[in-house]
Amino acid sequence: MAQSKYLTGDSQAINEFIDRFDVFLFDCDGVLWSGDHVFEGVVETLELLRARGKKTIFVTNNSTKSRSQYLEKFAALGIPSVTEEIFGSAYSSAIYISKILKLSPPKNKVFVLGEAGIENELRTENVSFIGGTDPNFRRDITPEDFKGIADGSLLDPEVGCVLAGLDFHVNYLKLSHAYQYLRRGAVFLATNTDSTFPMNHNFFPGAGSVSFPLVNMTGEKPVALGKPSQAMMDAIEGKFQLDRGRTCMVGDRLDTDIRFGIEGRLGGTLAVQTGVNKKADWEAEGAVAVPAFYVDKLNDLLAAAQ
Ligand SMILES: O=C(O)COP(=O)(O)O
Ligand SMILES: [Mg+2]
Repeated sequence: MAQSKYLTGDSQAINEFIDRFDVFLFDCDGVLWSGDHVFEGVVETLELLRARGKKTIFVTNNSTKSRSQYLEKFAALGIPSVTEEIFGSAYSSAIYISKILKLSPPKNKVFVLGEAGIENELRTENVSFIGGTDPNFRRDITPEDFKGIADGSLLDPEVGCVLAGLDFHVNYLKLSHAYQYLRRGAVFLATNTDSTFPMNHNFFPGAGSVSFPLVNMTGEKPVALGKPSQAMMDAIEGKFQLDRGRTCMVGDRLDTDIRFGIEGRLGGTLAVQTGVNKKADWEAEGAVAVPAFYVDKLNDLLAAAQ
């Protein structure tokens, strides 16, 4: 079984680790913060890497915020960044729909299960959509809804795609609309399929648990545009002209972040234990991915400066 090298407390190993890479792709939830609680020493760690000429790119599966909304969060949490460094699954999905999928009229509208982050990125890419944060969908289903969804009179004939992400207001009405669009042949996409979402040092339903009812009903899995999708890695490589061998993925989830780095043939992966997965998970028989390196928490890298 592949071994993972523990770096915490070993300043020489940490310096050698940092020197192997020019670019660090950072996952956000569970690595930089839990909700709005930034982990200790994250800002200083990013500053240390940048002072050594390393490029830092933030790659998040959380589609509830657009890049500009994330920039506001970074600023509010005291993490210096620029929009260009932020690559979220809402952005990745909007680019995929506008540049790769290229929905053709009259079925070029997207039904969104998700929050404003997806809507804002679709708008930026001039992709029309319905659903999302529309208050008309945040209510109980009525007998008129059952009738109108069943006979199609309440469905939008221009919808050709269902895009599912983390939706804090998912309900029976939205799932009923999304299911009917899929039955009518709409393309099934997901910003990401994370099963759980790390928040306030605990776990909540993730985007994958929002879209799973549709998987269960259709027997079809969505094309996921977040990690570990290599469509996202290819987009990042293209945008930043990465040398994959000199790039490291830093994450807290084996099945998204570490898989993303390994399958993307990056020079290395670093797992932190402040989010979803711990050492026992990648040492378990049949682990989905094994990080090349690991630390207890991101600011353990500050030992490099000692
Ligand atoms: O939104 C999620 O479930 C996880 O987001 P992350 O990729 O920043 O950890
Ligand atoms: Mg994470």
